[in-house]
Amino acid sequence: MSADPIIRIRDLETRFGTHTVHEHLDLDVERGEVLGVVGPSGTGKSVLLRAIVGLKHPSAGSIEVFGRKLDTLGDEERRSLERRWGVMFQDGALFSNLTVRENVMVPMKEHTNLGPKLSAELADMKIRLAGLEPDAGDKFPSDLSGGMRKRAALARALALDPELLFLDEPTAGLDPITAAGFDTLLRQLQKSLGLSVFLVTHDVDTLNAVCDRIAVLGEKKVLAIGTIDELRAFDHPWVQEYFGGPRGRAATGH
Ligand SMILES: Nc1ncnc2c1ncn2[C@@H]1O[C@H](COP(=O)(O)OP(=O)(O)OP(=O)(O)O)[C@@H](O)[C@H]1O
Repeated sequence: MSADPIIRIRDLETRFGTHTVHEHLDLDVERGEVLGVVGPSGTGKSVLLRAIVGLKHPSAGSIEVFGRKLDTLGDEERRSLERRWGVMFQDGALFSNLTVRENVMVPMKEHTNLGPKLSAELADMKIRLAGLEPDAGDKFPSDLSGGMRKRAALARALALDPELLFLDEPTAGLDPITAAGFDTLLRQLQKSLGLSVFLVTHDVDTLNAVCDRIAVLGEKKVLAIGTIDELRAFDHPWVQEYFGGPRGRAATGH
């Protein structure tokens, strides 16, 4: 663990009523790394993401992002921190009544004083950066394929030039070739923009192609964290089956 992680979580507890999702969960995400987060369905990967970005209030423990404890911040400070990260939710969460360009302009309207013309030009840049054709900006989400919608959601997550990107299942529902294209794009963007990335996924190919380290969630906490090779050597039934089973072996070339 470095002295200066971009996300530091200590002793986190989250719950819904009497259902405890996380308990005594510790996690560091280092600056400049892509951390993949895996684990069986329902172990709380998405809830963890939501807790970090402030959409789910923890019942105990601390979450620091950029060295700041989120629950101690005033509204203004919080908003200025929020500008420094981008989030791509599981289903893309695009506004269906807005064009792709307008979707990408939403965070700009919310967080900057840029006029409409400049926002639109910047949005078009993000749309191209996410690998969409320029004419995609005028389309509505319902006019796009699943892969294009993911790219539009990525363009919106990049709207404010974030240092930190949160991605929830970015390749879910894509065919393998489209998913591989998205993985390549992610890795290129992460490297060229120097991003730190918190990436929830079930996709072993994505873990292999994109992630520097992987955290395995289970038993309400981070069960194991490390590179794919380190996790392959980790003695836990789910971890063994996930990385050592046929799909895991095929994806990691073992
Ligand atoms: N709004 C909510 N109200 C009540 N329970 C919730 C809510 N959101 C999530 N949960 C519960 O929290 C647990 C963790 O959910 P979460 O969506 O984080 O799992 P996950 O690991 O992301 O699963 P998957 O891999 O299937 O997406 C589940 O038991 C879920 O039912």
